[in-house]
Amino acid sequence: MRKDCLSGNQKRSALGAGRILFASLASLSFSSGYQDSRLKKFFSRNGTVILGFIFILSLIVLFAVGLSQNRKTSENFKYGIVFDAGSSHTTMYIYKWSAEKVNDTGLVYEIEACKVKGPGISTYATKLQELPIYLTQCMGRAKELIPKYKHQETPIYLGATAGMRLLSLEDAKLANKILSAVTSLLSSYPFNFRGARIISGSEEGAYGWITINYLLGILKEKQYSKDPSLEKNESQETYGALDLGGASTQITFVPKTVTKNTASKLMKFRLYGKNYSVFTHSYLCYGMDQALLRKLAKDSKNAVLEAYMEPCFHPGYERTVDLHEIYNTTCAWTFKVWLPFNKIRIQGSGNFEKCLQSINELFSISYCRYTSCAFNSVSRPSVHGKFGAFSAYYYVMEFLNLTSDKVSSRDMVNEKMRTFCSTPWEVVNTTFIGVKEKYLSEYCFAGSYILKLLEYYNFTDYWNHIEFMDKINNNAEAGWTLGYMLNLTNIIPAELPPPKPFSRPTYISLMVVFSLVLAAVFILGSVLFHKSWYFWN
Ligand SMILES: O=c1[nH]cnc2c1ncn2[C@@H]1O[C@H](COP(=O)(O)OP(=O)(O)O)[C@@H](O)[C@H]1O
Ligand SMILES: [Ca+2]
Repeated sequence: MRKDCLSGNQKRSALGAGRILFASLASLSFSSGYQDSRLKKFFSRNGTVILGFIFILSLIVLFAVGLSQNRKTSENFKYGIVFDAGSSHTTMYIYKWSAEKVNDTGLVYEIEACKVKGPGISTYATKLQELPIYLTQCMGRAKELIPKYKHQETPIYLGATAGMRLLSLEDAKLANKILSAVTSLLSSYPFNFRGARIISGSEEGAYGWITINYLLGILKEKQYSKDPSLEKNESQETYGALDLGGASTQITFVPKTVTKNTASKLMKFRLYGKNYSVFTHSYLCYGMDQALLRKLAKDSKNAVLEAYMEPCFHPGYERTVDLHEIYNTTCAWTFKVWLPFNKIRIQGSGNFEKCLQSINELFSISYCRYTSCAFNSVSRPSVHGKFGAFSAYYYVMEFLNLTSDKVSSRDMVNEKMRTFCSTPWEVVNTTFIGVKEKYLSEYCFAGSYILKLLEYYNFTDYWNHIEFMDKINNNAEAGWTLGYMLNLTNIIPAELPPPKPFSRPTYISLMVVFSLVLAAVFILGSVLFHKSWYFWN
């Protein structure tokens, strides 16, 4: 702990040293006496003054070092707010970083993740008047957590993802109306509102990639990291990033080789003085919720007497849905058929193998005009190295106990999924009390869907390559928002940091060195003085 002034011990030792020195000087001056020769006179008159001067100078230096060491080092923090307006829900993240910047990129970490109550922002098109209530609780939290004198300089960004991308495709005017309403609302707060926009799928992928590599300590050796074992090793490869949302999914990584087909899909970043070329692709309609809607739309044509058996739901589970609800999304319109009823009753059969087969039909692999495609004729370099998978990848695989550290073979994964999917709904529902019914009833589908998605990406043994991540190093959640913030900190003005005071070891070493110099000067001076005294006498 640093203090505001020299400690008692430091003061006592400085005073003690001073007394001894003055006593020695006095005795020197006394022993020199009043001699006749000029040099003798010079030394007898000035020797004390010279040594006294050196002594006082050294004391000043010591005190100056002490003061610089003990100066108050309250850091100047900055804050930033990013709203992640996802298709299923909105979360407000508050980030905090020291004004000190390294190579143009600030050191940012998360201090709050406020979940906005209610569905995704795209559902507010017909109820814009409800938006103030929607955002008020989290904005109140921001006002509470960020010191008042920092409000005006704190930027707020809102990034909307696939839900708004879909709405914008369906009705761009409506999407703009929502963004305008959000803009005027957020501008009315005392923060520095910097824009509400729909971010592209590529941005979503690339910023997610930045986030995880930043948090893992791969982008910058000296960046904030509590775990010294994570300190950067020059040759450490970056992690690829896999994000799974409700309406879209992204894959992002640094490719080993770049072909002319994939070159256009590269995003370039300069971070901590280094350039990165990152391949990224976002699959709209391949998020979990839209994939399920597409699957239900595809299979509802098999309905007999307004009902059909769904292998991806547990036996005994039943759900009645409006056909309008399934068919009325841009993602599912290709499966639209005419049916003589408005509602459909979906009954679970809990058959994992059939569920996988049915999910297969959501991926189109029949046509690829490039040398390599994952699915839907998207040219893509081959995956390699480690990947971090987050958002719904994490929620689902963690729930199913299928994260990389819990499985080691395909058979193990299949066995776990087969058992889980075939468990009667009544048992599932009474075993996992407190889990939201929507999530619980869909984990069989979600797990099967993730396994298929990873297979189409060519992760045949995902447990050897993919780490499922939530909060990394207890520092911040994996997701696109921190990367967005990191990138935007380049335009947030930051003062130059005050010069760093000495570290404690440096301070102690300096004290020792100066004391030694002082003692040496003193001894040397007295030796010289005595020599000259004897010489002249
Ligand atoms: O606790 C959970 N368990 C399972 N799924 C979850 C949980 N929390 C969120 N999800 C799912 O994660 C996904 C998050 O998607 P998001 O709203 O970010 O959409 P987007 O990124 O496609 O715009 C949604 O499908 C949501 O249902
Ligand atoms: Ca998301």
